[in-house]
Amino acid sequence: MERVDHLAHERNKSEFDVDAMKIVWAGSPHAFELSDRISKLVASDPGFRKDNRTMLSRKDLFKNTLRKAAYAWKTIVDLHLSEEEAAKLRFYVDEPAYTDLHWGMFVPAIKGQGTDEQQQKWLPLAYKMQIIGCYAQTELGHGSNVQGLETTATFDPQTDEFIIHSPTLTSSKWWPGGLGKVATHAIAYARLIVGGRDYGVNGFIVQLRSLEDHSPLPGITVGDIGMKFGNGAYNTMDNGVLQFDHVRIPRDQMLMRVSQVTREGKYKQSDVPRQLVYGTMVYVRQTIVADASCALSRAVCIATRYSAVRRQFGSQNGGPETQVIDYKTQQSRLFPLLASAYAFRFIGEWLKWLYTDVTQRLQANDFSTLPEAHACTAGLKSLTTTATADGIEECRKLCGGHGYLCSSGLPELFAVYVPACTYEGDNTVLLLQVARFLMKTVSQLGVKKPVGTIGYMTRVDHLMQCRCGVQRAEDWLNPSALLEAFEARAARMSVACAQNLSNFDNPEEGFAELSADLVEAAVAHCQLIIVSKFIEKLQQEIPGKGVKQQLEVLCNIYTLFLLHKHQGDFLSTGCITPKHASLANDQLRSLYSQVRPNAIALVDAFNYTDHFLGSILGCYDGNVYPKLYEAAWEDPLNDSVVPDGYHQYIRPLLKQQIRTARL
Ligand SMILES: Cc1cc2nc3c(=O)[nH]c(=O)nc-3n(C[C@H](O)[C@H](O)[C@H](O)COP(=O)(O)OP(=O)(O)OC[C@H]3O[C@@H](n4cnc5c(N)ncnc54)[C@H](O)[C@@H]3O)c2cc1C
Repeated sequence: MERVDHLAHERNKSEFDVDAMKIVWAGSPHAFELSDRISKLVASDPGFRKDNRTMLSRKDLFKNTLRKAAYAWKTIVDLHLSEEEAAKLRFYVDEPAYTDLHWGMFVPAIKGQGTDEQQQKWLPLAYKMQIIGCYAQTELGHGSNVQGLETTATFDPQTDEFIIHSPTLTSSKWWPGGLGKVATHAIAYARLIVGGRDYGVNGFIVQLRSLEDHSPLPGITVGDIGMKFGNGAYNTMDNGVLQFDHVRIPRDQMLMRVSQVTREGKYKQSDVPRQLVYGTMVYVRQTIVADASCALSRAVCIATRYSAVRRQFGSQNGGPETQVIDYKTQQSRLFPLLASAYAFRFIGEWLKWLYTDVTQRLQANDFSTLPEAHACTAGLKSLTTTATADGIEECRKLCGGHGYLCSSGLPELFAVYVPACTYEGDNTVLLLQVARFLMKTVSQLGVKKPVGTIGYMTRVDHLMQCRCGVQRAEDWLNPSALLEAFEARAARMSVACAQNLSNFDNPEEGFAELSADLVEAAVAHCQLIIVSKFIEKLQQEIPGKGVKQQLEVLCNIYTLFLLHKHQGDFLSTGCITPKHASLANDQLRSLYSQVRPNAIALVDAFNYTDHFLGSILGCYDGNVYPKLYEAAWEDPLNDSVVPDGYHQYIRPLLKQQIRTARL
């Protein structure tokens, strides 16, 4: 049967080269070819068919995940996929699984914190999946406060071993993904005790389960922590609990790149500074920011396509009703999210560059940019994941009632995504770290030159006084005007916090008291980073008819939307006047009209297969209603006309009603 494209008229309206935009979104022609090929491979292979996960019991759900992960591994081996292709395949299989932690945390931790010998020993085993690893840092009693971890690793010089022990209930490891049922090994974080002295928290490679029969090794108590938010969703993952009862491991299983314990029981700090672990953090957080752009773009793709399909009100002379995407309210909620998806994509791309830069500097023993890189990645992780979680929920509402159906794909996307605001650092705790960095920068102005993303502070005197020069709405399209407004806001908020802090005799007391304001200053700084990197991206040559123009529109929407949303900050710091705010809003409205004809093409540029989107509302051809109708009949409740339980629970009630009502 010929496939009818119900969104063809929308696609015909677009004013730019969609294929060229696909390459910009992917990052390069190579990245596009890779994503396109692997996503189609996954979509066309019945082995990767998406199950209706919300309908499965926890056990079946988990078993299915094991099957799919094994099938993915078999495909990778059979097709001799490269490391890059394998990572893409796992990405498009799109199911939270133990492999995420094995590849995403266990392997990078060994690479970042292991010595050369440790890497040579453990990485080949991990690469071939002869061992399966997890990352066991968080405990029942402590997550954010890593220095508060209680698990101990005590060196025994007699046997040249560490004794790993959980001294209390609250020291039980709690949350690590893959730990509950699958992992054979963990990188466990524990307090290093040598000669009775506590040297703080360090990582250790600990075997948990037998490689023969998978049973827990002596001294190991391990299991799953139970059902999590939402049916299906993240419940494919075996987040686990783990207790150690005096478990012995050889000394060389302490990750020793940064600090070592010698055979004689001497603790040694290596030449490599402690900040080296920041390199791994930058890597992991960069992948989280990339995931944010992916999750948000999926939700936006669904909401945009459905908004073009859905019609409500406004029929004239018996004609069709208005497409909901034409309502200004819909546009003012949807298009900033579309612009954010692109903004996060580009900031993710820039973070990839930053990681390479940091790695090269570390290799050359240059640690000067590390604090800035650490603050920047912490803040961007926080900002992008919060905006994405909120954005997915907004997309659900933008789809009206049908957005609440699991077949819209949005409830599951939200449930899977939302813990990103918590794992790899609670978002508020991360912003407080950024705020500390900002306060330190302000206190050292004139002594130490701010670099990189905080470089704007070198012009703090100007930024404290500058006046916005915007006179007409179009003036807000000038990147310099936008940048200066965001820089002035960020600088003024940081300086105000620093001044307020100086009123406290005890700086820590002051920091605690002002923490809510400090978080807002950190948000202003991080938003400036995203805005400035988007503007920088547009200063490059971007091929393809109309592509750059569309990206300029999106960049302006992203920036002016933030200005509108946070106009309280901009006004109270005196960076703009109410007149400027009103002109910015006028300009924003006009930009929405420019996006409208291109909206469908802009989400097509994400190049997501229907398989990956997993949403009837977001399907490429817009044929939503027949698909929704068909899907309803696949629900297990509809497998019989009279439901199970009818004779037990409904019939007796009805009988009673019939008797009393004398029907
Ligand atoms: C789905 C999921 C997967 C995970 N996977 C792993 C894993 O594989 N390995 C692993 O080790 N861990 C994992 N975790 C644990 C995760 O890293 C922690 O939950 C996270 O670091 C937050 O710590 P917490 O739970 O202790 O939160 P808490 O720190 O207890 O946060 C509770 C509240 O207190 C606030 N708060 C805390 N400290 C401060 C402060 N100083 N100032 C102001 N407010 C504060 C927070 O903002 C938050 O609102 C996972 C968690 C989830 C949800």
